[in-house]
Formats: sequence, structure tokens, C-alpha cells
Amino acid sequence: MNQQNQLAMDKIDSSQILNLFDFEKLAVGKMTTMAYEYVASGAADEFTVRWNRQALDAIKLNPTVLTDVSQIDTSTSLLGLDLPYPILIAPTAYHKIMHPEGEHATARGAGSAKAVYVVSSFTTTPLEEIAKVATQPLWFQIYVRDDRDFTKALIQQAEALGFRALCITVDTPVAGVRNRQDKALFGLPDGVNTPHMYGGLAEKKPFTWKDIDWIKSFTKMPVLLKGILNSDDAEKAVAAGMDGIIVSNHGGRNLDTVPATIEALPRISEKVNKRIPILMDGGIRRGTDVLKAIALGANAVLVGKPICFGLACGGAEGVTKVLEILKNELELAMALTGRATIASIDPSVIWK
Ligand SMILES: Cc1cc2nc3c(=O)[nH]c(=O)nc-3n(C[C@H](O)[C@H](O)[C@H](O)COP(=O)(O)O)c2cc1C
Ligand SMILES: CC(C)CC(=O)C(=O)O
Repeated sequence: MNQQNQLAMDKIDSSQILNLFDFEKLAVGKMTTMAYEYVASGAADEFTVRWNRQALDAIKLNPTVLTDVSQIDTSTSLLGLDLPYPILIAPTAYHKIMHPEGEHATARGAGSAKAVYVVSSFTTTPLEEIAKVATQPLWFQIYVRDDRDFTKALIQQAEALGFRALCITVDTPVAGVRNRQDKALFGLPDGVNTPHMYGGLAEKKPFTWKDIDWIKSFTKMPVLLKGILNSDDAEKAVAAGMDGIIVSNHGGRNLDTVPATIEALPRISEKVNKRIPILMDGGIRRGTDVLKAIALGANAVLVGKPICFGLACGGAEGVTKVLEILKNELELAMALTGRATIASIDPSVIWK
């Protein structure tokens, strides 16, 4: 497709695309069936995918009235970065199957929205190219491979390119039961490849806390573990000197029937007790979801599928729009609950 046609395809009708669910509906018609199924599906019977949403929906809010909400300030700081709002782009693989400009567009979209973009190690665009167009901080997500020299070189490459933090995905020693993906005969189309990763996720070598110590020993980037669901692991992460954790069930794509992340968050937050930052992802679609996650102990959240759908619908502009809608909804949720700052969002905003 030539550039002009692509730009026409990418125009988003703002009168009709008002929330993150609208993007998914629009994306169905814009993506190949294979790409849509890859993004939208979860593991096995998709209980966890649904629970991520249902658990957030089931939480009721407890607003406070007559506080000064004339100035809403969503800014926060995280691992040395000043963020205008506590929402990051979760690492998701294979952006070129969602949009021809792939991760290039995602990085530009993140730049316009002033959001941190966590780049997947399964990027279909070289890291150098992403770094060149990024105007906001980038973080890197790594899948640790059997070949540890390869793994080390990749982490060092990201560090040398100026990536600001490393997220080690720890919830995927093997890929989950991905029936929908398999039925859609998932495979990368000709011309799309992953310049920094080989093969799938069929690693044989044990990957344990020792490897985490090893990575921590040679990188200066802050290190976060992505995919923590139980509070004992959270405690071990603190003991191992991690700079942060991401409470995540991989968007329900790995082990079906694990709980919603918003359900796992409070006990992890209690255990961690503010010693290190906690991020959370899984089912965040509304500003009220962001507010609930912060109230229950998250310092920030990440969004996965909505970014993929935004990218598919509108390239860089679509990515920006997803983030702007969510940020705007967060501002409204803060004003309507009587919380003018992120620091003032505490558990009392949850109806008990
Ligand atoms: C299409 C897709 C690809 C993903 N690829 C990765 C990946 O490469 N590395 C990773 O750590 N997580 C990956 N994830 C998980 C996300 O980082 C994140 O945990 C999850 O999508 C959050 O839930 P949400 O999609 O409901 O927002 C992927 C998720 C999706 C939907
Ligand atoms: C290449 C895949 C394993 C990326 C991933 O984490 C996912 O599809 O959930």
C-alpha cells in the first residue's frame, strides 16, 4: 500500500471512536483474521482474560465530595522518570502484523502521548530504528534465552541504545495453551521477522532466580520482573534487589484460571509495603480502572491489547489516541472521586 492510502486508512473518526472498546470493534475490520486472533485471544478457555475485566468492573468507587478538584495533576515519578500520567505501553510482540509501520509507529505514538513504551524483545523493527524515532523514554522487555551470551549481548545492546529500564518476563517458561491462535494458523507473514529474537519460546535450560542475579550483575538499567502474581515471589523479588515488579498474568494468555491481576494486587502491595514500585497490567480499559489499580497499590499501569488495536486502526495516531483517551478518563475519574493528585488516591476511594 502506498503512503497516501495508508494515511487515509489511518484516519480515525473521533466522533465514533470514544473509548478503548471502540478501538477493538474497529480493529476487527482493519486486521487480518490471523493478527486479530493473535492479539485478542487468551489461553485455553479464556477465563483469566474475562476475569481481568470482570474483577475491575466489580469494584465500586467511593467518591469524596467538596474537595478542590479544579486542578487535576496526574503526574508521578517512577524509577527516576517524571511521568505526566501513570500509564505505560506494555510490551507486545510483532507490531508489523498489526500495521505496516509496526513498532516505528508505536514509538511515535508514544512520543506524542508522552508515554513510556516498553518494547518487546519480539519486536519486528530493529531497536536502533525505534530508538531513533522515540521522543519519550523506552524500556526493554526480554525473554531470557538458553543462549545466555546472546541474552547478555541483547540486554547490553538495549542499554547502549539508551533504553532506560529492563523488564524480564518471568511468567512464560513455556508458551500457554493458545487454541484460538493455533486455529487461526498463526505465523509471521513473508517479509516480517524478529531481528532480535530467534525461534519461539521452546527453551530447555532452567531459568531461575540465579539468572536474575546474573542479569542484575551486568546491567546498570533498573530491572523489573514482569509476571508476578503471588506475594511470596514479590518478597523474593525485593530480596533479590529488583527495582520494581509488574503484577501481570500476561493478559490471560499463558496460564488460564489464574486470578485477575487486580485481585492479586492488594496482597502483593501489602507484602512489598512500598519498598519498590509496583506496576500492574491486565484488562485496564477505563480511567476508573487506572484509579482502582493505584488505589489498591500500583504506582502505574500498562496497557497491552488496546495499544495493538489503536495501532491497527490508526498507526501512530491511533496509539496516541488510546493513551489520550485513557489519560482523560483518569482525570475525570480523579475529579469525580475528589482526588486531585495521584498521591491522594488511596484505598478509601474503593467502596467496601
Ligand atoms: C499481542 C500481544 C503480544 C504480547 N507480547 C508480549 C511480549 O512479547 N512480551 C511480554 O512480556 N508480554 C507480552 N504480552 C503481554 C503484555 O505485555 C501484557 O502483559 C498484557 O497484554 C496486559 O493485558 P491487556 O492486554 O489486557 O492490557 C503480549 C500481549 C499481547 C496482547
Ligand atoms: C512471541 C510471544 C511469546 C509474545 C508473547 O508474549 C505473547 O504473545 O503473549
